[in-house]
Amino acid sequence: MAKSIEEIRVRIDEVDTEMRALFEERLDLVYQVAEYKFTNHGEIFDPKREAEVVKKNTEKLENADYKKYYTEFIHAVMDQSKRVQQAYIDEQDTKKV
Ligand SMILES: O=C(O)C(=O)C[C@]1(C(=O)O)C=C[C@@H](O)C=C1
Repeated sequence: MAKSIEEIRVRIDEVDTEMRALFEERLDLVYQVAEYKFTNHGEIFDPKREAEVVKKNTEKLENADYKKYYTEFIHAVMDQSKRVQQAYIDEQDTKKV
């Protein structure tokens, strides 16, 4: 028998919980990248790296029909990553003045 919507939502909630924890971990790592870039005067936006991230992950998708959706998703994640890095760098610059 097909699952009820409640059962499906229970699993969606579990997936969201995992994704939230992974998102937080990713942003914690992105702060470390921001520290490195601030110290070494690196550019926040690294298009070559972004293209690699998209390529290697889309290639591994089990369902190729999801490629266009995943591509937008991972770009959105990296956009937030750039915002976090910019906020960190702005904060460091403010401290200098
Ligand atoms: O790897 C980097 O250099 C990062 O800044 C991290 C990250 C990402 O979120 O994966 C974010 C921005 C860059 O354009 C590329 C990748």
